[in-house]
Amino acid sequence: MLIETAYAKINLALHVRRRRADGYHELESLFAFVDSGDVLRAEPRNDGLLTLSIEGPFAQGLDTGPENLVYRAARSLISVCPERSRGTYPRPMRARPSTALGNSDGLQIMDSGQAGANLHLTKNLPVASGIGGGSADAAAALRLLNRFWNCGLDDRALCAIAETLGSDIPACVISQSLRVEGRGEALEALELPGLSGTPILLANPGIPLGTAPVFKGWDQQDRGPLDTSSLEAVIALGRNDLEPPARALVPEIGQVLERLSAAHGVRLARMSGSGASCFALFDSVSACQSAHQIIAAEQPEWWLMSGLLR
Ligand SMILES: C[C@@](CO)(OP(=O)(O)O)[C@H](O)COP(=O)(O)OP(=O)(O)OC[C@H]1O[C@@H](n2ccc(N)nc2=O)[C@H](O)[C@@H]1O
Ligand SMILES: Nc1ncnc2c1ncn2[C@@H]1O[C@H](COP(=O)(O)OP(=O)(O)O)[C@@H](O)[C@H]1O
Repeated sequence: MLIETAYAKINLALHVRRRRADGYHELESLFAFVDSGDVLRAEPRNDGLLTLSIEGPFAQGLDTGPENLVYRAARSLISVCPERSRGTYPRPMRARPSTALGNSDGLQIMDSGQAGANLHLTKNLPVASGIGGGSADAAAALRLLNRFWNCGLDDRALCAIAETLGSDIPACVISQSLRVEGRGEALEALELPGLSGTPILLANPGIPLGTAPVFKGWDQQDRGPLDTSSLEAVIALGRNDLEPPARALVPEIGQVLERLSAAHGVRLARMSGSGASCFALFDSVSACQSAHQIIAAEQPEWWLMSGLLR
């Protein structure tokens, strides 16, 4: 059995520069990744079939059908690495019961061949929350199945597949701090001194927020480029330009930011991606853990997760 973590993604800063003719937006962002997230496991099967089961705190309501990003990633990999699947895809799909717990209808998406897999996703990250859970799952599926089926693709090839699946997925393939431009496909590894190992607390008010409506609410004002010359510059001069339109849709984001900002030992509190998740960077692990405990007691309905930046 092989295991991959689908690391939670954070936009330490997110500058939206312009709306393109194709409807996507040109971004400048510093991506960082937390050392935990969803977990994807693959077990071998020799009949060429692929199944997906989902369990964990956010499994409920998440479709295990063909549109799940894990399946979409698997299908894209199979099309580039057909010798491993030895099946013909697409084929009519039929529901197939799985024995895993939780939201667990597997689907057969490949015909007979040598290399199938039973995939099990433990969904720890809230869905549609600005920390790229679905994107991280797709990226983890690409990394995992590339190893599992011995496809031999390098990061560049995996990123090329990822780009066709979603804007954030190439960055999630790498899952190390990156300066990201374009709509998400232009990646530059960027290890800012002081960033890796930083204690972080993520907080979400428990309200899902889709990405498209938040971009739609952006006021189209270019507020200038992102200075990633140092962590201090990103903290002092960086922004999340999607915060105002996200707050217009989910006013509770203001409460989350206010609470995180007021915690002892916070260096930066900001919204991630299109929200509604926010994060706080701390001076020390103990300050981060104590904020986690205190806020959990105050706001039992909020989702909280603490960790270290990779
Ligand atoms: C805002 C960001 C910041 O990292 O993260 P999330 O909030 O999703 O985590 C990303 O740009 C989101 O990337 P991702 O969630 O992969 O978006 P996609 O599936 O490609 O696109 C969903 C929709 O968002 C809008 N979109 C996305 C990316 C982009 N650069 N410009 C856009 O306008 C488009 O309306 C698109 O139809
Ligand atoms: N494995 C998956 N996990 C989460 N969302 C998924 C998955 N597969 C497909 N989706 C869909 O992708 C959308 C975006 O999910 P997600 O990546 O969690 O959002 P965000 O990028 O805002 O954090 C959701 O609306 C969900 O329906």
